[in-house]
Amino acid sequence: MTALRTVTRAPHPVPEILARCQELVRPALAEAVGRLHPWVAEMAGYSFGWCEVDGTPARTPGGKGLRQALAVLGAEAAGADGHRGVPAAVAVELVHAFTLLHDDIMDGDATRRRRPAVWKAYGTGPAVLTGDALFALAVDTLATAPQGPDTVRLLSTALADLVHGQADDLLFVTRPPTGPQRVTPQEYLTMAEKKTGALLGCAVALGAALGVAPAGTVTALDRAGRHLGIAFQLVDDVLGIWGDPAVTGKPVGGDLREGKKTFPVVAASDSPAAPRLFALLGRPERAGEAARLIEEAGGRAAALAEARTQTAAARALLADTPLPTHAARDLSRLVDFLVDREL
Ligand SMILES: CC(C)=CCC/C(C)=C/CC/C(C)=C/COP(=O)(O)OP(=O)(O)O
Repeated sequence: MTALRTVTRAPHPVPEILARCQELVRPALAEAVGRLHPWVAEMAGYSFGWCEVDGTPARTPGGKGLRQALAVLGAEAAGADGHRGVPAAVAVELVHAFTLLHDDIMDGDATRRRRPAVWKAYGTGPAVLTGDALFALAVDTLATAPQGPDTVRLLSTALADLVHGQADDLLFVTRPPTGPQRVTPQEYLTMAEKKTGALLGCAVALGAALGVAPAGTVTALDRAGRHLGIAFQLVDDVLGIWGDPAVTGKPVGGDLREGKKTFPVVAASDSPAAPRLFALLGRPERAGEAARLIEEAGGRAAALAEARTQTAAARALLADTPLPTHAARDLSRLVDFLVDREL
């Protein structure tokens, strides 16, 4: 990915922030997963990358760990110790893992983070059950944490949004690529806010709520997280078309193959190249050609510009909210990192 690097900035310590939060959260996450049925716990452990299965080695654990970091930083943004955000971090990581398990089945994606998806490794039924178990565990984790009912409500709002966003994402595939019924950029942004933004917003808001932040701060952080989530999804779309599969761990052109209405595709809908482009969607052997046409039609540039607009909105919300300096600084660094990432 080169286009994301047009802004040069000094290296920032986001890997350290992520590692610090992961260290804080990992024991509680492992303890929670250890309470599951042993077979389900094994599949959950595989999904988190904690164990080897059939000779497929364990990978770097737990993906990027952004959601757990947001929850810990949310607690710190409330002026509390990061430990206070741990139940929130565990809950959002569990929900995230659950949604990925089910999403891979819905999308027919056989690979996740450079290894076979759980449904490929264990079968569809066991993968669905593991997702269900992680979901139940997430709710239990929050319900038994301090400030229970309020935090469960924050989570349930995000869960409803996730379902709504995923439904739109699936339905958008069936919409015509051009004409009055086509998916508009605004419809895409609403879908992305719900599918991806809701859980990022929920992560930071939950952490803040557990840190006993004022209601206004919780709401502002939730909104900032949602903008951040939209930006994250936009970058995900770009990486899904032009990213290096060896780095992202996702098959090249997966979204194009599935005929997904990603933002670059939606933004290219009005270009003169659109009819040629749409004839190529859903044809794996023509994915490279489709990517070139989308780029020529400005779809990639439009997605990156929109990602910057969304991160600016997130940063403005952070700047307008009274937060301890170190927490505001770490949250802003995370925002920059999410847009400049390569995986
Ligand atoms: C009850 C409840 C909350 C149900 C969850 C519904 C569900 C499966 C939501 C999936 C959300 C999601 C972020 C998918 C990945 O998006 P993507 O396909 O763009 O990402 P990918 O490229 O990594 O696969």
